[in-house]
Amino acid sequence: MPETTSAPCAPEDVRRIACIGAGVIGGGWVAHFLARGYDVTAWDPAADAEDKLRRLVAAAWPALEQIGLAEGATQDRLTIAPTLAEAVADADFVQESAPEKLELKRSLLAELAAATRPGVVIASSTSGYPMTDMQTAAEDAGRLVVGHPFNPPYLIPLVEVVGGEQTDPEAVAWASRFYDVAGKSVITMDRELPGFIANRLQEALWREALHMVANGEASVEDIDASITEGPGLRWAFMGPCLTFALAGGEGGMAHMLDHFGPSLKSPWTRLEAPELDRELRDAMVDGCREAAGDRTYADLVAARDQGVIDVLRATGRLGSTR
Ligand SMILES: NC(=O)C1=CN([C@@H]2O[C@H](COP(=O)(O)OP(=O)(O)OC[C@H]3O[C@@H](n4cnc5c(N)ncnc54)[C@H](O)[C@@H]3O)[C@@H](O)[C@H]2O)C=CC1
Ligand SMILES: C[N+](C)(C)CC(=O)CC(=O)[O-]
Repeated sequence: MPETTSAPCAPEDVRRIACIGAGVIGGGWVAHFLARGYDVTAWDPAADAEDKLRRLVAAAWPALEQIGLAEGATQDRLTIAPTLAEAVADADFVQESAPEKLELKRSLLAELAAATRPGVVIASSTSGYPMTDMQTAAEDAGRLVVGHPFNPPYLIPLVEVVGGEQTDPEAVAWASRFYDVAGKSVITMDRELPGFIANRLQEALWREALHMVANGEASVEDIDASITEGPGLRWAFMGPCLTFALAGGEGGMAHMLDHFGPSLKSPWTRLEAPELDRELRDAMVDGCREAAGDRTYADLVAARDQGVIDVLRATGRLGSTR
C-alpha cells in the first residue's frame, strides 16, 4: 500500500537540492541544478570525490553557459557535505546517484529516508531497478521515486519518473512537476517496467551490438557509424514509431506494417543476451579505444556536449522542454 507523504514545499519553491553520489551522473545532476540557479549540497564517500566533482562541473560549465544559465547560477553555490546526514539536512529535494547495486540502493535509500526532513521527495537515478525492489528497507517509503536521467543530465532533457508499490502517487506527481520546473523533459510512467522506456529500447540495440562484435560481424566503429550516419539523425527529433510510419510512404504505418511486418519474424534480431566474457569485454574496450583515436575523455565529453547543443539548437529545443 502506498504510504502518504506531504512535501514541505511546492516544486516551484525548491531552493536546496542534495545530490548523493557524485560520479558521472551525480556530478552531471549537480552541474544541471547549479546551472538552474539552485543551491546544491553533494555527498560522496570516495576520498577524491570533491576534486572529481569540481572538475566535472567546471568541464560542463562552458556548455551550460552556452545554453544559458539561470539568474544567479554559479558554481560557488555548491557545498560538499562531510556526512550524508549534513548533506540532506536542509534539502528540499534529494537526488540519489550511487552505484547500480541493489543492496546498496536499498540501504542507502533507507538511510536517506531516515535522515531527510519528513515529506521531502527522494529520487533515485537508477538505470533500471524498479523502485518496489529498492524501497523495501525504508521506513518512510512513500516519498521514494525513480528519476532516471540520461548522460549528461545537464544537457539531455529526458527524465523518466515512476514510483514503486509503496510510493505515494503524490510524490510521483511532485517529482514530475519539480523536474519540469527544473528544466527537464519528463515522462511520468503509471507502472514499473524494468529499464523503464528508453533503456528498454537502448538495451535491445545494445544486445545486438554486442552480438555483432562477439561474432566478428561488425566493428565497433561501423556499429557507431550505422547509427550516427543513419537512424540516429532521425531519432534526434522524430522517434522510431513515426519515422517508420514514414517508411510506409503515403500509406503510413498501415502500409509499413503490411509490407514489412512479416520481417518481424525473420531472424534479424537475437534478443538473448550474449555472454559478456573476457574476450567480448576486451573487443569492446579495444574497439572503443580505436574509435576514440587520440581523443581524450575530456575531448570526447566536449565533443558530445557540443553535438547535443547543436542538435538541440537545430531542432528548436534550446530553452524549451517537451
Ligand atoms: N552512467 C550513466 O550513463 C548513467 C547512470 N545512471 C545511474 O546513475 C547511478 C550512478 O551511476 P554513475 O554515476 O554512472 O556511477 P559512477 O561510478 O560514476 O558514480 C557512483 C558514485 O557513487 C559513489 N558512491 C559509492 N558508494 C556510495 C554510497 N554508499 N552512497 C553514495 N555514493 C556512493 C562513488 O564514490 C561514485 O562517485 C546509477 O544508479 C546508474 O544506474 C543513470 C543514467 C545514466
Ligand atoms: C548505460 N546506462 C544503462 C547506464 C545508460 C542509461 O541509463 C541512460 C543513458 O544515459 O543512456
